[in-house]
Amino acid sequence: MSSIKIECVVTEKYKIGESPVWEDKEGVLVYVDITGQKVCRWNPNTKVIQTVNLKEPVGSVALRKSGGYVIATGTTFAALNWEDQSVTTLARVDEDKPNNRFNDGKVDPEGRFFAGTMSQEIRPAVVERNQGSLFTLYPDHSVVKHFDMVDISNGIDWSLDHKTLYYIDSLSFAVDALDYDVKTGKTSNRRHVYKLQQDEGIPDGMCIDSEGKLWVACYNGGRVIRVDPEAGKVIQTVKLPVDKTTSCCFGGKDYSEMYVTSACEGMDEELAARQPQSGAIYKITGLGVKGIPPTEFAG
Ligand SMILES: O=C(O)[C@H](O)[C@@H](O)[C@H](O)[C@H](O)CO
Ligand SMILES: [Zn+2]
Repeated sequence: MSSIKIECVVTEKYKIGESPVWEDKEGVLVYVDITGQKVCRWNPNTKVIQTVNLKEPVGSVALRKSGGYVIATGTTFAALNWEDQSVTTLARVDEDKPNNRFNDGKVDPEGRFFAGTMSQEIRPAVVERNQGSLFTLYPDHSVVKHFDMVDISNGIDWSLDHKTLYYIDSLSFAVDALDYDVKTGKTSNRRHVYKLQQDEGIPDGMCIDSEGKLWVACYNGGRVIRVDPEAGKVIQTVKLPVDKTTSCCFGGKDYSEMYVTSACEGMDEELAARQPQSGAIYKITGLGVKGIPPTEFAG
């Protein structure tokens, strides 16, 4: 544990850096700047950042088997063609809620894209409550709503046996589990598995490691925590130099490195002066645990 190293690798100041995903084929980290309305790719070898600017906020990005990416932007599930930067709508949600937008998302083990919505933030972590829902985009581009009454739909991942979906609604300050039927993509039996302590901040993005433990980025907590979902306990805390840590994923060689995104939107001047690297992306090495490769959207 003493060999943990934290480096600021992308020094850009994203408004809300989020949804990091490692694309092994290209050797790049793909991520979004939600309110900056961008999808970006960073190559750790060349240090080059490529950016596609969008017309609406973009909550999440995921890999797509047929090439390019699938994104959750505004209230639209869309395909992003990286070569010509074109965006093609696949499906729409929350059409009765003009103030909503998509937030975090991830592809399930069978290639379905899950993403949730929220009401646009009045300021960080302040929203009209209960406006969000969790949705799935199936490979045939049909959409299913799992549940509503969500405040800020956030981190998602699946247990290694694919029988459990882990889910975060940030303002519940908890990590939830749901029974998952990987054959149909249906969820049931939602319950809390971990309730955050006050100093841990607000649970945001999340990923699972190859030992079945959850890594949760804590917004306003300046840390990632490793949660044992069976024991309902935090088993490791890694603090970062910025408070507004938003999400995390494993990547790099054999998925042995962790990437952590952060935000700078809505910071007061005092915090902005004290943590000028807010909005940057960090790399953590020496954790002694690996991640698992992300699944590609099958549609
Ligand atoms: O990135 C997200 O998930 C939200 O869009 C952000 O605005 C913050 O992270 C959130 O307020 C903290 O829960
Ligand atoms: Zn988030």
